[in-house]
Amino acid sequence: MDQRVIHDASLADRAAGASRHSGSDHLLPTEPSPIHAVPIDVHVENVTKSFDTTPALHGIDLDVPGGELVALLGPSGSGKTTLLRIVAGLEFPTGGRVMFGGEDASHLSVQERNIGFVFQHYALFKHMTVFDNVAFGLTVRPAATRPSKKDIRERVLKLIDLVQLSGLEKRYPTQLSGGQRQRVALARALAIEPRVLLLDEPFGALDAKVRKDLRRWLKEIHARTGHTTLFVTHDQEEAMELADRIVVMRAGRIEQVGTPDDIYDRPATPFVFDFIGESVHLEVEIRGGRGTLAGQPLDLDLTGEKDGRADVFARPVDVEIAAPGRGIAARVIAVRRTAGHRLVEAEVGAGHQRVEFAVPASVEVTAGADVGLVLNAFRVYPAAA
Ligand SMILES: Nc1ncnc2c1ncn2[C@@H]1O[C@H](COP(=O)(O)OP(=O)(O)OP(=O)(O)O)[C@@H](O)[C@H]1O
Repeated sequence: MDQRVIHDASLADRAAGASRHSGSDHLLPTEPSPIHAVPIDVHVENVTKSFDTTPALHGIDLDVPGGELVALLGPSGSGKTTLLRIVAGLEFPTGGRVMFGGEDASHLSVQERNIGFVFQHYALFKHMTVFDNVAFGLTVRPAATRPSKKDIRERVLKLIDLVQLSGLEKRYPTQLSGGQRQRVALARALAIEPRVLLLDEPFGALDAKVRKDLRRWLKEIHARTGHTTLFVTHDQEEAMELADRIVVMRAGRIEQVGTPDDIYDRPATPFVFDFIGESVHLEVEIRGGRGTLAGQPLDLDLTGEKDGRADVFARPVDVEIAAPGRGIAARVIAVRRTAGHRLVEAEVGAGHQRVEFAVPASVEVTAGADVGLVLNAFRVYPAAA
């Protein structure tokens, strides 16, 4: 199956059904559909996937309430794309099921699921104008469910306006910038009135500035259209800025699901702490609420923490440099200036561990100095046995 084909089978039935049952402003299939979606819940239940003997997903459970924008975030190979493709119907799970709005969709084809896709390298049809690219999914419908030419035109122009490309309808993809092409790709995905929108690193190939603009723009579009949206990224900033909720994946498993605040402020595991932002990490030994680091006593209140080996994590912003004798004894190894900060590299535990963190440029610190590191906020994770 060519992933670039837009799938819209059975949409008309649903659109007509929604119109009959709800009496809402959902229009009949021969009329242009509204830009705003009827959001549906997506429920992934105990999904496993193996490629030959290689496991890629291990028992994934995930609920995406209708209308939410959810980011699948994780390092390369963690299973994000595989999970997205299983939701799409481009890949079938080895075990478990995918539910769309209470209906078991596991055995539905891509067409029957009615998904809107945007991929990183979404090849628009090069020989078609922007207008024809966006219209494509509607024009290839069977005659019985195809809107009239006038209605298609109206909807396509509305979508082109939504993605802020009005005036460029007659251009060909080669006459557009990368960011504009991805906006056409999104309009094209939305044209078929998809039940769910799936985006796989849609801005991955674009430069940093364009990415940033498109993020903000996508968030606005989502607020206006309200599609249940799953978004794959390995960029934590992108996930934080865009998503209602973030699913952090690692090696085919979900480490944590939560709002950007949950994920950043209350990371459930050391992996999430480390992956989601800068971190200072100390390996410590705890006995009776007191810690040691490489055998040296640690000036850190660990009251109530379990005895044994543990990982202490802090955000660099919560690390303060103090005079020696306060906090954790450290020796500064190197100091590098960045635009707004100084990056400090220091050794702790008599040279056994290294940490790196940024302090405001106004803090005066030099290589070779003995200092104390005060952790104003930190989290403790018992080390895995
Ligand atoms: N068609 C395939 N055949 C064999 N193995 C596959 C296939 N697709 C994915 N895998 C394997 O499944 C695992 C998960 O891959 P997946 O592409 O889902 O990860 P990802 O998190 O999306 O990574 P990336 O960010 O690099 O795209 C990897 O180990 C990968 O090698």
